[in-house]
Amino acid sequence: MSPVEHEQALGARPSGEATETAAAEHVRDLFNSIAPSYDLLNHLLSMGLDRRWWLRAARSFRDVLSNPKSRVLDLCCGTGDMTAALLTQRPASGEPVTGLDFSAEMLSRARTKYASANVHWVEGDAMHLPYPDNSFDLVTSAFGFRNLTNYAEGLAEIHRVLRPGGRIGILECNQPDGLSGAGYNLYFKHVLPIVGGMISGDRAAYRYLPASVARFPRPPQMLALMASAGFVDSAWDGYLLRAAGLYRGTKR
Ligand SMILES: C[S@@+](CC[C@H](N)C(=O)[O-])C[C@H]1O[C@@H](n2cnc3c(N)ncnc32)[C@H](O)[C@@H]1O
Repeated sequence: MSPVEHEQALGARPSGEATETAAAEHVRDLFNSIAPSYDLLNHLLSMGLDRRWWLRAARSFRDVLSNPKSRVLDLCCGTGDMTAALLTQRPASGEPVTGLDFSAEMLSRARTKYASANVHWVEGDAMHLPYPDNSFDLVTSAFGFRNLTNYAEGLAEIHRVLRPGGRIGILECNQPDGLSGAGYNLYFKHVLPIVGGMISGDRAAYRYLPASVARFPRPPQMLALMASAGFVDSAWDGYLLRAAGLYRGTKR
């Protein structure tokens, strides 16, 4: 499936189960293929801001993370940097944090990079989590949620595994409006595919990434989806001229 077909598959919602499955497989193949150069490109293309954003997001949940018994799940953990950022706010004696991703190649890099970290790495699908209802106090995801094939169902699944009073934190890119939006478009649609393509050898993958940001809901729509899924006290904190931001909410 080409990136364009993928976008069509994702965009044509509500879509059939077969289409969503094909789109999810395409996303998994894409991350398996770019895994070897993912970290380098991530740091380069975000100009090192990714590290600050993971830490800033993790600090927003210090109250939950500082409780050593809290149960924490980082979805779409990729090569594990957000998961590791969560550990910076957690006592060394804390229960392990779980990092889950469906790309075996991304996950294998997380396992190697953070071999001694207090993390359970799990290969699994964020749309069908292998946990009973009410399992976690905090579920996070950094730059992964927008890749899901169905946002409402993804939020419902997170809501299901959170205990009442549990918290959600989704760090995602955002397409800003106005002048900063024009600069963002120039960078994301033109510079990123060229540099990403040159280094990873997969230009199509780096065309998919800006397309996935373009189709992701803007903050008001995403907050409405969170409310429909049953989250309360939801808010969005914009980072760097609203080019990214953290969605927070609580399961009632
Ligand atoms: C852009 S990477 C983000 C990785 C990491 N969280 C970070 O901040 O660098 C997106 C990740 O989401 C994962 N992903 C996408 N859809 C998924 C799904 N349905 N279930 C599990 N992982 C998924 C991909 O495999 C990929 O590793």
